[in-house]
Amino acid sequence: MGIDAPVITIGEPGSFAWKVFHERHPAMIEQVCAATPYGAEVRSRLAELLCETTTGAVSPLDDEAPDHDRWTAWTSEWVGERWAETPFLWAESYFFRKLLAAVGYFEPGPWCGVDPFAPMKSAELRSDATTATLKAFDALPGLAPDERDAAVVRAAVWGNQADLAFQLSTGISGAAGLVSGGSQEFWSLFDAAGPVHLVADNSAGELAADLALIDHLLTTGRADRVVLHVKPTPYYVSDATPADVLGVLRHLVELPGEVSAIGQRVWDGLRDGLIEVRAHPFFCAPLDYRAMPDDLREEFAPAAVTILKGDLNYRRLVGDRFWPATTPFDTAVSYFPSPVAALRVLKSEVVVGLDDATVAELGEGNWRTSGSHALVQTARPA
Ligand SMILES: O=P(O)(O)OC[C@@]1(O)O[C@H](CO)[C@@H](O)[C@@H]1O
Repeated sequence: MGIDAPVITIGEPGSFAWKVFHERHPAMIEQVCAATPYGAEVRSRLAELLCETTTGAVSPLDDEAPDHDRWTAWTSEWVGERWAETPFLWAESYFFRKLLAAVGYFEPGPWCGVDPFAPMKSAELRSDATTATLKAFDALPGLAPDERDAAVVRAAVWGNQADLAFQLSTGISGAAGLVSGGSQEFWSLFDAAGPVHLVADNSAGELAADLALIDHLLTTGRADRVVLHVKPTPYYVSDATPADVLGVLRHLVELPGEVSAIGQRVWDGLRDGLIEVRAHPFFCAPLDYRAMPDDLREEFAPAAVTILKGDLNYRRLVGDRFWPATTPFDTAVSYFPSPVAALRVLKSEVVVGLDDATVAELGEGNWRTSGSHALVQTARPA
């Protein structure tokens, strides 16, 4: 595939990406300041960050965090340029890295290592909606094997609707349906047991559904080992970190019913080395997966399947560009070193792999960004 579709940038007033910076980020910063009693200095750094990213030029990092040099390499190309000219994927990721520095996450002091999004993730985990979703897992043991296969995939796909950054400006629309693929396509990718990698997205209900999928992969023998990849530091509000994996697991095992059994099996899987949690720095990189470093490529290469969850992973997988929606998915991901499955609710303008009839039926509405549609897409290495 020639990489010639236009890159999505944040400068076009009224565009989805522009609104993320001009509407979603101000609301998020207000929420962050309401959730933790940050003092005047932090609040003023956050205000400066908003001002810079909506009206100014890209400034370099001025912290001494352990990831400083890595980020300097990832950002040198854009420092000094106007934010409005920068690619959406790059800009949004750098915004979150700068937000962490602004709240004192990396410096000695009271806020060192304090996740500014933890209160939101915790509220989401304990919300009525998540509680109801987790209760629904009680039906799993009574289902026939194929229904159970379909149910865990459905939960993992639609769990991605619960994305806190997204809810800030959009709210959740109903689940209108899949625009591509489904449970059968997903399971057809698993022909022989082997290591399965799951690249997680959001914490709370989505991560609980992902843990249920991991449990199902192991208990049905589709996977002989699972590697769960999460973000090394807080990111995009609700993205899961290692601390969130532990928090969600502890929550699950304390609940009644099937989720407790799932939580306990995952707990045991972690203790016995059947499940491993990793947090490679590249999962917070402002780059797409074509640029993945060799060590990560070597980790994915022997995977029976790599499952990528969510909208951001999808943008990074296919490239954050205005692709024609009918661009074949397997062409877009032909560089990926293992069989790959994307499970994602559509929450940004990027989409590939649709057929002409679906594109015609969906028409011109806001189906790409409203969170009402989802997809399951799979491909094997070329
Ligand atoms: O990866 P996720 O959690 O599914 O979605 C991340 C997201 O909310 O962030 C971006 C805008 O903030 C959008 O691309 C997308 O909707």
